[in-house]
Amino acid sequence: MTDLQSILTRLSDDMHSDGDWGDVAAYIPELAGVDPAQFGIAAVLADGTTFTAGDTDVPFSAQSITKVFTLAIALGRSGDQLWTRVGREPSGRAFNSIVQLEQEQGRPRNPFINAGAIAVTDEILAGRAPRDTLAEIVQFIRAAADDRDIHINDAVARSEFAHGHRNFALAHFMASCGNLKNTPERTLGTYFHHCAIEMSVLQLARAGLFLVEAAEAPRLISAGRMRRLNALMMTCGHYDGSGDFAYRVGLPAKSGVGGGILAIVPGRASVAVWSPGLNRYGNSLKGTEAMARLAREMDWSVF
Ligand SMILES: NC(=O)CC[C@H](N)C(=O)O
Repeated sequence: MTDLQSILTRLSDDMHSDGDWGDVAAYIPELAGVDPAQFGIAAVLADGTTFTAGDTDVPFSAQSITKVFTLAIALGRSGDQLWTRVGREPSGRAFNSIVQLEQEQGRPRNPFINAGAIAVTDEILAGRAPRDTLAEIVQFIRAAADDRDIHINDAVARSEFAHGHRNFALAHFMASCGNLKNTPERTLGTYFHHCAIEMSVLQLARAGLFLVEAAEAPRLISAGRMRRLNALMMTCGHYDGSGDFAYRVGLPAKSGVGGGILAIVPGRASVAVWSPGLNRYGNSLKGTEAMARLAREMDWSVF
């Protein structure tokens, strides 16, 4: 496995020497100032052996990657009942698209587009205080990563709350269709806060181990649920770029507009990459490129 270390080091060197970093997500003002010229990657094998390269200790905004953890919690609490509120099909549209939600009467296509993730957050929030719900989400991620030093960046959450007009539009539309149990403010306040959880690539790769089905990996959910979460990551984890990511990388993965990507190599490893500049789908430009090269060089694919 020294191979893996030399591949990661070479990838990081190549990424740092190429000048096209993409654009950071400016629609969340607090993220607009992040320097795009950063790249880090971490791979954790099922037995915990860790390999890293680049900017591996810098905490970044996990954003939509947290939707994997909230979905795991929601399925644990509500089981298949959740699917009455959210679908399981790729959307073929931008992560924050409004038009499809109206066409489909307020039932979001899948749990990883914004509307679907807002419904998932609303589901785990029902009957509880936002503070308790957020504590459970942070606790779940800390347990998965075996690391207590994982926190919410309150300034990022507040910045998104103040400017999240599209997400408010989605939440209000779902409310008008009877698909929201809490007020839009309460659900979105919780959603923006869990999106604002920060992790380094090393912490994120460790947190992803709960999705690697292997005897040595930590067990937080059943094997059946792991497979289903992986299936959804493969089909919906990169929004309207999911097909392209599956074609180029061939691994279940979830992206976030903070520039992170978490990818799972079933039975073998959890890999996290971070570079804040995004491509036209809102997924990390260099992160996607690095994952494609890593998967090719390691011969990692589910196909
Ligand atoms: N793709 C993302 O990471 C989007 C998450 C972000 N909090 C939003 O709702 O817009």
